[in-house]
Amino acid sequence: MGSILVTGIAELVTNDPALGVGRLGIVRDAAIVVEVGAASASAEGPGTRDGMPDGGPASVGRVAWVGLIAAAPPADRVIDVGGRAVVPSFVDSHTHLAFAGDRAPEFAARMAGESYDGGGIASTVAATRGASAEALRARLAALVAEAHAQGTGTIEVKSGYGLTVADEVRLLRLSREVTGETTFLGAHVVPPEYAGRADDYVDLVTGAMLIECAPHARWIDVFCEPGSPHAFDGDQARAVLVAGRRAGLGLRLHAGQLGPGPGVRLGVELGAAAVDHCTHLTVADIDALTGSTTVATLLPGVEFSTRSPYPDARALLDAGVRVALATDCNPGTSFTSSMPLCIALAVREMHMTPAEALWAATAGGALALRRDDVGYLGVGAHADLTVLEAPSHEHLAYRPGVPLARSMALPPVADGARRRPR
Ligand SMILES: N=CN[C@@H](CCC(=O)O)C(=O)O
Ligand SMILES: [Zn+2]
Repeated sequence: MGSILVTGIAELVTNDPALGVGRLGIVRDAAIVVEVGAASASAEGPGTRDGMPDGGPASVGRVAWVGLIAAAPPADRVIDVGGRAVVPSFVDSHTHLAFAGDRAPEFAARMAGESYDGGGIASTVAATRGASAEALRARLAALVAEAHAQGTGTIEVKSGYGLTVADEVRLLRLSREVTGETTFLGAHVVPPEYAGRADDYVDLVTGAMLIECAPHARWIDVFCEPGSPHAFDGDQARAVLVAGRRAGLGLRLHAGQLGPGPGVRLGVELGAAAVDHCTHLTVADIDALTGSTTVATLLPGVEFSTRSPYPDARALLDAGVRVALATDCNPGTSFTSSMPLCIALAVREMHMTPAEALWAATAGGALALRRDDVGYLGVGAHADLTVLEAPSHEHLAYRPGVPLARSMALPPVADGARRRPR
């Protein structure tokens, strides 16, 4: 083991109120010490931690000390970030990165007035089924690297563009190569070969497909949207989630994307880790979420790219609901891997404060994945540091579209003479 002292931090967001000011636990003129393994420290692009896929592309190492520069202990190596802000790396708890092709013409048609109902998913399913494993792996790796370059340290990846037993297993196996946070989404839409036989397809998803997919997944998800001709109603969603739970998977849902429905309350009732989208919420939905352990994950890239009304984040936050932000990176409704964009949209369009939005994109995402080792920078946390080309976190929303955030690559360190900060 060796240690790295990161110094020159104008503003350190720890997300630990015991370490600093406010809910973000802000420490100004801060330093942080990271303990890293001698051979394993640097991680650019897709990678693993300690040889095992963990939450995605982040660095290895653990936070060992946090405090004021003036009180910093010696370390084997010193990195001075020169007056920049450092925040916990983003936790992107909702993506669909395992796919082939794109749907740019569908996006252009929407911008010209067409609406989204999930029907375009079938074209991505066809492209994905026809793609080689090498092509899918390369696309997945490129998207994970793209996210990592913009400050994402932990990433969830769903299947859902295969929709046969073999294709779903293939997507989950490939996703497992880049993250441990994999989600079985066989119940994304009813595939064309099951048109008019949705219940038969649910039998497949909850039967043979689940048996084959569960070993490669941590979570199960379902697109619960009774108003869509392509997705699943409340009874079908319940069947999928109950079967997934029985197979040992954690639960999450796509709910309330296109209209109000039973998904949010179903998720709370079944103890889902997260209900995602929440674009259309009823008072009963918010009441159910309040005081529950289910996180409401908001995906403003979807509203941006489908020109839809944004979710009522203020109603959720003011009711005390735990809120996460994620990209939902996918070729249909949100082809962005940028958590900073989602933060900027949340602040500008959903009336979240910059602090609320950053918390939701880090600690909120960790809660949505039921992780207690990422999304904060206290002692013992993974050393997933994101450096901002700015002196404070407010700049993430204040300077939209500017590439301010980058994941910090920690160099390998051999144990040696301890050095004092310069
Ligand atoms: N709504 C369901 N699934 C994705 C969209 C998938 C697609 O359109 O390809 C979503 O989260 O928005
Ligand atoms: Zn999604």
